Amino acid sequence: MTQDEVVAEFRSAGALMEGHFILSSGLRSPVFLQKMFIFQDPVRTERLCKALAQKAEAAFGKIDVVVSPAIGGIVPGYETARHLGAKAIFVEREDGKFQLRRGFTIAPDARVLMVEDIVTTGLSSRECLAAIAEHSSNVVGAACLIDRSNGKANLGVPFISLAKLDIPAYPADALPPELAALPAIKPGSRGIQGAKG
Ligand SMILES: O=P(O)(O)OC[C@H]1O[C@H](OP(=O)(O)OP(=O)(O)O)[C@H](O)[C@@H]1O
Ligand SMILES: O=C(O)c1cc(=O)[nH]c(=O)[nH]1
Ligand SMILES: [Mg+2]
Repeated sequence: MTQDEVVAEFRSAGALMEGHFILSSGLRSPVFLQKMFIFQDPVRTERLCKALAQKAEAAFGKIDVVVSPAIGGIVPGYETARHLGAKAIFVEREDGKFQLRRGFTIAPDARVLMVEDIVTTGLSSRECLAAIAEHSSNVVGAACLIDRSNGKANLGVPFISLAKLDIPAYPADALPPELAALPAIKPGSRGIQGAKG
């Protein structure tokens, strides 16, 4: 799947949104990739995650376990794992910190891939990797659908994506006037009640 095909998939799903968005990192952006408009459609999700699985297998070899950060990572983590023939588990926030809960375990020899939906600063991915490190020292790499840092985010492990985009994001106190003029909305789950962080 080419980068243009990945972007076209987001566009045709209505997932390429314009406005004033508060991102997970606290940065503000005029563009938001509403991945849930992809994940509500199993056919679109399969197309993208099958391509991600193929790219991940080519880069990292056999994968035994996919670990994803909730909430956004759960669906692509599961679907990518399905195409890799791997198990799919996730970390979720407890008192603001990602943890493996629900009795999930990682076998010591399991080859682990971290799968994220969208990467902006890489903060959520690094937090997920830190949670995994408490259970496994065998992370072979990380993968996401769209890296909107255009390759700038450093996850500390080999990292692949289906598409790299350069989408602007600004600190809240340095907004361009046209962005400041729009009401801001925060679509993600970080910091909402029950998922503090
Ligand atoms: O690279 P970053 O700067 O961390 O931004 C990307 C993260 O932001 C979103 O998650 P969010 O915390 O908004 O919650 P969600 O997964 O519930 O959508 C997205 O799912 C990534 O996890
Ligand atoms: O940085 C984020 O929080 C973020 C950006 C984006 O485009 N989509 C998303 O789900 N989260
Ligand atoms: Mg997320």
